[in-house]
Amino acid sequence: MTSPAPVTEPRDTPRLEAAAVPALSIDGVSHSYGPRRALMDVSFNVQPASFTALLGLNGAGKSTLFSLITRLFGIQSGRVGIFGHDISKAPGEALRLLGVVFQPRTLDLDLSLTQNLLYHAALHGIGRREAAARSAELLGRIGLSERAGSKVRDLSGGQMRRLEIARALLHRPRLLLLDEPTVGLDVKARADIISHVRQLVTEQGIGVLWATHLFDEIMDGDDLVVLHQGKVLAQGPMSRVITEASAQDVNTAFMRLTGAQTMPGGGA
Ligand SMILES: Nc1ncnc2c1ncn2[C@@H]1O[C@H](COP(=O)(O)OP(=O)(O)OP(=O)(O)O)[C@@H](O)[C@H]1O
Repeated sequence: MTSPAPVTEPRDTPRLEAAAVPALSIDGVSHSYGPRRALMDVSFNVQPASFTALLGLNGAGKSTLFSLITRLFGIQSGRVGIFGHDISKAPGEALRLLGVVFQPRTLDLDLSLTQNLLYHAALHGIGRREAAARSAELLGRIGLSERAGSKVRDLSGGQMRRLEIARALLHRPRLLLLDEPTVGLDVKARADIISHVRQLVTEQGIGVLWATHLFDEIMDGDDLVVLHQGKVLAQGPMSRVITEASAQDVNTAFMRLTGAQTMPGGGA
């Protein structure tokens, strides 16, 4: 009996090639509001299957950067790419791969959880049957299946955030942006959200950019971008950023890099 021919996996090659393309590339991006310069020559990458924390005080420029990546604002200078697609030249391809959770809540409080998801799916051109299946699956994953028909108004803050994350995943993006998603949540809800998003990275290979001013949301193994007054002061694996700042922890590294005395909102 002849031994079976080795199984070749043609899909391996594109997967490896895809891994070489950053999920997000920010290249020399600057932005001004009239005379006020909000971002100055900002460059960094987010890799697929990585958790990158964008750490900065209020006013650092995090929301401005998110507005540029999501095309709420036009790019004044520099380039933004999502899996190699330039968002100015190929916005359709780029935005198809992007999911976003903005800082302000954007759910319709008077619709049910399912209705919120179906409405969003329709905006992405997902057919009704497929949308219903994906919504049910995502509600299960965030532990809210039993609340599917409830009005969003009756959810807790943490449940609303989980629903917003589910909504951002409906069109199966490969890059997820979250702008300070735990603001205003209690300790348990914060922990749930963080662990859910970290699972998306490890189990589904999603690249995550997580804007925060809270040190305790960053872990060993994360990539870190320190943004201060519109400039990137440091970037790389968290351990390297700490070592290069001659610090013992991320808190001290941040203070040394920025000259800040304290981090508001429980960051320090
Ligand atoms: N619409 C605007 N018009 C003028 N200046 C703005 C506008 N939006 C933001 N800025 C300024 O740009 C800078 C960056 O603000 P941005 O909101 O991006 O920072 P942030 O890091 O997201 O902070 P926060 O978490 O407080 O929103 C700040 O100096 C801010 O005052």
